[in-house]
Amino acid sequence: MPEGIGSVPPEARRSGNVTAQSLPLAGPLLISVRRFADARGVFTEAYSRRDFAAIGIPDEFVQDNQSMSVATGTVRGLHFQIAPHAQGKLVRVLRGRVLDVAVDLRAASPSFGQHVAAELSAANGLMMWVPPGFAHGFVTREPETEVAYKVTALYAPDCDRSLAWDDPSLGIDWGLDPAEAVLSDKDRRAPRLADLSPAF
Ligand SMILES: Cc1cn([C@H]2C[C@H](O)[C@@H](COP(=O)(O)OP(=O)(O)O[C@H]3O[C@@H](C)C(=O)[C@@H](O)[C@H]3O)O2)c(=O)[nH]c1=O
Repeated sequence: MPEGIGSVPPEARRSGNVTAQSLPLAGPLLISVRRFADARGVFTEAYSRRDFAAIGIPDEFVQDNQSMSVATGTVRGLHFQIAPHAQGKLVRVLRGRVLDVAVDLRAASPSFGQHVAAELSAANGLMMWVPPGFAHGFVTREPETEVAYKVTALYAPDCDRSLAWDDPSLGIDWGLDPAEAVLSDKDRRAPRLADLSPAF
C-alpha cells in the first residue's frame, strides 16, 4: 500500500486495463495494469499511450532505462533533471522489490519538499508515475532487484542533479539503517535541499 504524508484521500481513475490511484501529493500516481494469467503464465500491457493518457499521463516517453542492483539496501537517488530537460518517469520493478520515493521540487508547489513513497515489486506489478519537477529515488528490498522506467526527456548530464537521500529535512523513512546503505559516490556527495542551487 502507498505510504506518504498529507491527507488528500486516494481516488482511482481507470481506462482500459489501467487503474491509477492518486497519492497524498498532487501529481504522482500509483498505477496497476491488468494481468491476464493462463496456463502459460501472464500477459500485461505494460504501457499503452491511449490508456495512460486517459488516466493523466499525456507525456511522450523518449527513453527506456533499466538498472539492476546487486545488494538489498542499495539506494539510487534522489535524482532529477532541471529544465529544459526535466523528466517524468514511469517506474516499475521487473525483479525483486523497492521502496520508490518521489519528492516534490516544484518551486511554486504548496507541497514543496514533501514526498510520497510506495512499495513496487515484481509480485505486485505496481508502477509509480513521477511527474517532471519531482526528485526520484528508491531503495532495494531484495538482492538483484531490476527496475525499469520510461522517461519523458533524454538523459542530459549537464542538467542532471542529485539531492541527499538522507536529508533529515525530507523526513523520508527508507526502512534502512543509513550505515548499511549501498550508494554511488555521486549520491554520497549529494547536497541537502537547503543547499541546492536556487537556479534548479
Ligand atoms: C541516468 C543515466 C545514466 N547514464 C550513465 C551515467 C553513468 O555513467 C551511469 C550510471 O548513472 P547513475 O549513477 O546516474 O545511475 P542511477 O543512480 O541508477 O541513476 C538513476 O537513478 C534513478 C533513481 C533515477 O530516477 C534515474 O533518472 C537515474 O538518475 O549511467 C546514462 O548513460 N544515461 C542515463 O539516462
